[in-house]
Amino acid sequence: MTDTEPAAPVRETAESIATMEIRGAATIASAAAEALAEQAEAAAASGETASDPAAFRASLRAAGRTLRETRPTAVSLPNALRYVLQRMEGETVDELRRSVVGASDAFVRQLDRAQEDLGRVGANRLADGDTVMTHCHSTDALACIEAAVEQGKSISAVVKETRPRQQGHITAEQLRDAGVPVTLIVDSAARRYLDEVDHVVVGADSIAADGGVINKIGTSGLAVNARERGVPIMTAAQTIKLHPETLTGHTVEIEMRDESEVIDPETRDEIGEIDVRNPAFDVTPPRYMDAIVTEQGQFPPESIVTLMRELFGEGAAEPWAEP
Ligand SMILES: O=C(COP(=O)(O)O)[C@H](O)[C@H](O)COP(=O)(O)O
Repeated sequence: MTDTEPAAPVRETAESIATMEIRGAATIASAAAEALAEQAEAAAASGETASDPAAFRASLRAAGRTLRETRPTAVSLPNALRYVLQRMEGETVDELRRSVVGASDAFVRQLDRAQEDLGRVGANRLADGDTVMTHCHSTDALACIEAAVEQGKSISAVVKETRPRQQGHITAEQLRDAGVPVTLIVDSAARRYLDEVDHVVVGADSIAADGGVINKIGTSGLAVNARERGVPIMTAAQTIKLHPETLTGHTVEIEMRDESEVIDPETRDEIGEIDVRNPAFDVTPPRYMDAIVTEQGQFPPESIVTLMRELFGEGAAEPWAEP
């Protein structure tokens, strides 16, 4: 490891996020914060970074950049890096190390608490006997359903498979473990089953200042169908999903993933010359979303900008950048 090259745990975390072994916005955020703490421990233990506070700071910023580059859409990742790196302070390497490890621990604890609080808010929207429809696998969305079950409500679920990566299987398993009866459907059956559903509950990778919800590809089509069927749809999203750069007019980058996730190379060759596209996320306009449920309460999508200004001011710092 050179002094600017991130330590092995950071490289391994970055690789696991890129390959989606670690996935889902909240899980990515805690993994990134924990990787910075590991970088701090490694940097304080050997090489120039162990004796030179400036080199230590530079190595943490470099680790931040490596993690930042893994997946572009989930804003919880840069928000986690912001939280930890903005709290890096001290004159000596040991002080710097302690500040990073402390901030990382506080961030992860805060994330867990926020998810619990958000779960209780979302659960209040669900009634005893309700059937919910889910898309992809969102720990924030599951927190709402699980909290409703803990409140003694009987909830069942229609779980969308979620092509191409089938994260619906993870949702199905976790809901089954929570005692929720599950019906698994392919994505294209969603409109057919909306007639049997009382609520749609999804997560978010980012929320834009205009209330647009960026989540797994297929969320926007589901939202339009739910509106047409008169089924309310909520997004469960902790405030780390609020995208500060959209306050100044930036748009959220939609990750394009490899075509092999959509079609295996052999079948593709058999078909012949075709174009394959694999966008991982889409944007649901605020008019198709009934509520954004956060740990600070529920909001109509159009009013989320007020909370965003309160939490982030007018913009977004980039503490991983070289000064
Ligand atoms: O779209 C996805 C996951 O996409 P991918 O599988 O491509 O990461 C989830 O709905 C959000 O990340 C929210 O998850 P959480 O509520 O756990 O943060």
